[in-house]
Amino acid sequence: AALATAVSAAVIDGAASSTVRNGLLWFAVAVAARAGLSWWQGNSAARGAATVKTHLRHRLFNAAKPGWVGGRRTGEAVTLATRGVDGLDAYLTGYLPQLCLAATVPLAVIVVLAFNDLASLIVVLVTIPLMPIFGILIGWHTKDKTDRQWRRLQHLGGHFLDAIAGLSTSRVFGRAGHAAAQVRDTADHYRSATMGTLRIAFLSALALELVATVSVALVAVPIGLQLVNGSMDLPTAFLILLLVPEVYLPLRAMGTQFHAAQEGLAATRDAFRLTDEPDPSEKDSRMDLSATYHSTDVDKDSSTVPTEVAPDGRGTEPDAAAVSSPAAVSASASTGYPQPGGYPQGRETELDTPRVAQDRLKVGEEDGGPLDRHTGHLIDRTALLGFNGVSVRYPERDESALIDLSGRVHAGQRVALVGPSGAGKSTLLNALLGFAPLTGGEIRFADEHRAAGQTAPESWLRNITWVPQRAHLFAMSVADNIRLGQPDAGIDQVREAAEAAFATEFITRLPDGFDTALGDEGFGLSAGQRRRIAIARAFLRMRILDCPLVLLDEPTANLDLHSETRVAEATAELLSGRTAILVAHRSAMVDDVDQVWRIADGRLVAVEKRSTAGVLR
Ligand SMILES: Nc1ncnc2c1ncn2[C@@H]1O[C@H](COP(=O)(O)OP(=O)(O)OP(=O)(O)O)[C@@H](O)[C@H]1O
Repeated sequence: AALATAVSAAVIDGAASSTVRNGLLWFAVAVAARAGLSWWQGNSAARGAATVKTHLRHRLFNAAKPGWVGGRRTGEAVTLATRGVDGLDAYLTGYLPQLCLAATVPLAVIVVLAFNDLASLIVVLVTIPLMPIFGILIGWHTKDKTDRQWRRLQHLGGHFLDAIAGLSTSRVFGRAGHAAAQVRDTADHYRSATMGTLRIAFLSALALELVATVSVALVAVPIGLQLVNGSMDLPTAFLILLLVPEVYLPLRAMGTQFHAAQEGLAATRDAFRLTDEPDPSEKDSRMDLSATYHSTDVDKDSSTVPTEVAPDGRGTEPDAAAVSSPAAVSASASTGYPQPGGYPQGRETELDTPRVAQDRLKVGEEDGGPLDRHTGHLIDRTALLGFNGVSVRYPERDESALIDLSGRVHAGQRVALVGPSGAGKSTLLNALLGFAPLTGGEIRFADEHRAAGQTAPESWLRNITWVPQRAHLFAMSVADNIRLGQPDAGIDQVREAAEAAFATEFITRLPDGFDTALGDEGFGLSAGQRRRIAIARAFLRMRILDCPLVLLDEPTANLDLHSETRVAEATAELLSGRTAILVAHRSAMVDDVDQVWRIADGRLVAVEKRSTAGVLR
């Protein structure tokens, strides 16, 4: 290409003195060669880039063992493997070819100049180093900025995915607006970082442009003088004036491509760091959890993760044995939480909480309706929760998941939903939470009701505490996960909630206790531990919002015996004195409810009413 540049200029030079026809022919050949070479260069660079990217993604994929992804934020890993690696395009198809041109074209032109005009040669030789010097100076400044820009883009990816994955949880816990604000903030940080690097890119383009233009002007001065005093002929002057800009052109283009390539380079540095890391299975990835999380976080001051946890949140919790001690039981009166170890004073203890005092219930006798504990008469025959002909059909499904379901739940009652897999049990909870669209009927809750086509407003969701089948834990500290819906809750309230959910025993064993940063989806915790954190979250919400309705989806599904017992105990405490609907397969859970609703193929096929409360009550 460099040669073709020199030839085309030389042809013009020759054409000025020999036959125009020959000159035009050679000029056309040189220009066509240059265009062909440029096309070939673009083509092979694109193919080369594709190969390199495939190879790098392959290595990333091989390095992405389960621990690798979980310890980091999945969204960050995805951003790296997609947009990050794609950023290499600018480096491989733009910067590298320009680097080659910048190393060869000026050299070819300098050789031509050396044979034609010494004065121009000297000007070019003096000015040409200015461009790389400027480039290097600006490049030093740029690197930090583009690294930061890249980290923010990664953070945005991680944050966005976490926010989307936990959208249902955020919505129920009244934090959807906050999650949106966090994504907006992160996007804003990325925007300002991008504008910062763009400013530098524009400034550097301006500086390089200026050097190139001034240099060409400097070359034109001696040529003009030589033309005037007759020491240079017109064709030579013409040749030099055509060639000199070609010296600076690839250098200028290289400068521009340098900025475009930076994000890809920052991403590649990250990718190499990860692919060169030792296999995470060789070390204890759980213990490494917070370190890997923080290593991918953006600078602390711009982090949007709340950091209200007190620094003394570690290692001060009582152990599991202390939890069931008499002291812990008496503590329940002051904390307002039912404490592990049961209620030694029987139902009277439950009266201590305002919620229970208000709902003063004794379920049983006729239809499970609430009775006044003094008079023994029914005090309220209106169901707290009523389903009237509820039908649900998911948008992309032909068949309804729930068909014409009607039922009543009185205040303080527990209802177990049973039925085969896919019968529609979770769908009923989803309909209550507003996640599944009502296509028919209505749901009444206390004074509010929702008909088909209506979404669940905030005021509706404030009544509900929800422990889903798979609780979403956000990539933030354990304490912040527990205080999700109540960000103003103090660390003492968080600890009390954790204790009530039997979660303290394992939280205090985590590397940083309540401050331990979790990976995506609570990575680093077992399923049972995640569920206990979700229950602690529910406790805290109930404590602060006094939610009257608890929804539990398969509380003990897929748990080992120890975790199952712990979770069952925590669940029993959670339900105490509340109205609850639980999806349960386990007979132990079903034994302790007031009604069992059997659901099959989306229909409520049987309602079994229990007259006696089980051991959990
Ligand atoms: N988000 C969804 N989109 C479309 N269809 C869904 C969705 N969720 C559930 N379904 C469908 O609705 C029906 C009822 O599902 P649901 O999850 O309520 O069953 P389930 O009784 O809770 O089952 P399991 O005991 O296995 O959890 C199933 O046929 C299922 O395929």
